[in-house]
Amino acid sequence: MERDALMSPVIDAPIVVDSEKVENGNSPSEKKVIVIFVLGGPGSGKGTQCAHVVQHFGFTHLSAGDLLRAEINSGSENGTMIQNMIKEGKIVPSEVTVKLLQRAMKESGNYKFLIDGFPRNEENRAAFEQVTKVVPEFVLFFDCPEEEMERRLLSRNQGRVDDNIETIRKRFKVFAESSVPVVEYYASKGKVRKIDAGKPIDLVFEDVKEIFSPFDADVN
Ligand SMILES: Nc1ncnc2c1ncn2[C@@H]1O[C@H](COP(=O)(O)OP(=O)(O)OP(=O)(O)O)[C@@H](O)[C@H]1O
Ligand SMILES: Nc1ccn([C@H]2C[C@H](O)[C@@H](COP(=O)(O)O)O2)c(=O)n1
Repeated sequence: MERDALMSPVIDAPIVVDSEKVENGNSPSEKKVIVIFVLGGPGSGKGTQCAHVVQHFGFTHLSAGDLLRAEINSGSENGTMIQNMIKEGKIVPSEVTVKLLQRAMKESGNYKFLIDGFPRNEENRAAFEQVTKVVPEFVLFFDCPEEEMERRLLSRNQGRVDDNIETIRKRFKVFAESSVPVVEYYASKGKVRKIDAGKPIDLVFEDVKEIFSPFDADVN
């Protein structure tokens, strides 16, 4: 994507949830939009834990990867480009991903979002902020050893085109080179909540639950 494309909003209209403008700031008639970015290496358990958070805390889970796969399956004009990039473990241009996220946020009718697998690089981060004007509450970061992530991905068995050893190695490289700097950016702002994701699912969720406890009374 050309650098200039980031200088103008990817989408002109502000995010609307329940026909109201969505910004981090709120007026008496608006609910403050709460966005939590969920990051971690491929196979670290982001999707698994997000499903639990949805059940317990009333968030809407938006997986950037799932939205991109749905876009491929919808027969969209971008489908082939997205499919090729996913097969290569590359990151799809932010213009596409932010648009899908913004539409899903509008359609959800909710105001609390777990945005999973995003922002994957600096371009994702800057585009989301520029378009939505939403700043995340925090980043939930799943820290998991690479050997464990590789084991999990190779036995995931969901027919994903990128769950093969060749693409997995590329995804690990892209994660280290492009996504870790985003985690570091938010860490420098004191916004990262790091989880030891190498443990069994229920033990990981014990730690996740503690982080979400401030939202306990806020189930919609
Ligand atoms: N704590 C865990 N221990 C063992 N297996 C797990 C754990 N968490 C998730 N898994 C399994 O590992 C696989 C990958 O998990 P999941 O899809 O949640 O990861 P992810 O981080 O969302 O991956 P991706 O970024 O590739 O979408 C799944 O088969 C899931 O059931
Ligand atoms: N922000 C994103 C998120 C995902 N993708 C592409 C590239 C990933 O390898 C693939 C699968 O994502 P996952 O389901 O593992 O989160 O989707 C992207 O380009 N940009």
